[in-house]
Amino acid sequence: MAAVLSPGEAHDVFIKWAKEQGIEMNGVAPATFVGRGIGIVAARDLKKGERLVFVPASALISIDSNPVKKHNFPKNLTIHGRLAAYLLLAYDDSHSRYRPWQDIWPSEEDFNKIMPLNWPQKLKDLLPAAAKGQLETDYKALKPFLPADSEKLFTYTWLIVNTRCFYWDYPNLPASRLPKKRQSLTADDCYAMCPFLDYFNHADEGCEPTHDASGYAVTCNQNYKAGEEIYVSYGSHNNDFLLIEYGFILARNKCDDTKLDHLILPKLTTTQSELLKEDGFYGAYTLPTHPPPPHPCHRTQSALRILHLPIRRYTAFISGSDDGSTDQSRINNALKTLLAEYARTIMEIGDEVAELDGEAAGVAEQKDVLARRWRQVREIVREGAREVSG
Ligand SMILES: C[S@@+](CC[C@H](N)C(=O)[O-])C[C@H]1O[C@@H](n2cnc3c(N)ncnc32)[C@H](O)[C@@H]1O
Repeated sequence: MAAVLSPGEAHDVFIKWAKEQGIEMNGVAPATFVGRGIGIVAARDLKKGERLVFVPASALISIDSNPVKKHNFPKNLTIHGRLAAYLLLAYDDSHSRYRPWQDIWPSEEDFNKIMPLNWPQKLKDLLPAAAKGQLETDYKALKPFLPADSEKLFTYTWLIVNTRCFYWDYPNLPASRLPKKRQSLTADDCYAMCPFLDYFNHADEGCEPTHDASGYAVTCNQNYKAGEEIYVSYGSHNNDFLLIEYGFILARNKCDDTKLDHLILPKLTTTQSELLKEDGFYGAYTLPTHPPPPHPCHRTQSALRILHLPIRRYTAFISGSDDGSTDQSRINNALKTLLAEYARTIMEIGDEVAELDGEAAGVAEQKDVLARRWRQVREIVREGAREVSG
């Protein structure tokens, strides 16, 4: 898709500021792309292996940055929440160090449109996957540190953090200064906002940002012609995750799948559920997309076996003493029935989405992305059913 170069004055100001922070840009520039906001474009022909961007650790916003630390938010609160609270408190400060960066972020109106968290309830109820509810928990915990009635602004800054953070496990800090002991850091503790890097849009195959104590770097994953968009990969995410967390879906996503938990879990007896839990196979039943051709994951195979075979056949399968081939056609038939049930539900949901109107339907983009997502799920289920039918 064609890029519109020079996205505007605020971006020129930001680029000047970014260079002053020591951020290096090599042959890349921000540009506007229809449907994706700002992204990064190749400003000249680029070769695989060239370093495109370097962002020094000192330019990041993390919970180790002085302007964040000075608020003394309790350390037991999430990093996501603390960063959002910091952004909120700095929001109206025209002298904030990060002002030129803040000025190029999407607006609240942008988020109201694209982020399912802000959609009308009826549309949210029809999403294939639910959001985790972390925003409410974070707001409740940080409310004592914020001005009265800041929930709306906190929602905005929380979404800014959600959509613009990168994995940062504090390689620049000695263990004694880590937010927790380095060995106990979880992915949720490892968030930092990274200027300029947050211009990159996501693709299922893109440049992989790398980091060390000095900062973040993006290296060219392939040759590009001048004018082509350059993506990074935010991770191996399916489209349900991308929609909930980032407000978009990819037309083609090699990491896409659909979950079958809502079909399988209610069919299990208490004993079967307990056994699956003991064996580590309870839930997360996935039907992946192509390539490779869709097939249920090993967890789904295991759950179907406990549902439809004598228990010893299930045990033999999960212990690896039986490769499952003897029972495969019976399991395929069970899956076919399950997918037919899902296909009927998808049709009903598709009709419900199509019939939504007025306030319940939100703005056109919201209903459109929801309808597109359900069409994708329908295709994954159709492919899965075709495959098990042979
Ligand atoms: C890190 S920001 C990328 C820069 C952003 N496009 C902007 O205008 O500032 C992540 C956000 O960009 C958008 N985005 C990223 N990749 C996209 C894609 N492949 N298609 C559509 N939107 C995308 C989503 O709104 C997402 O929440």
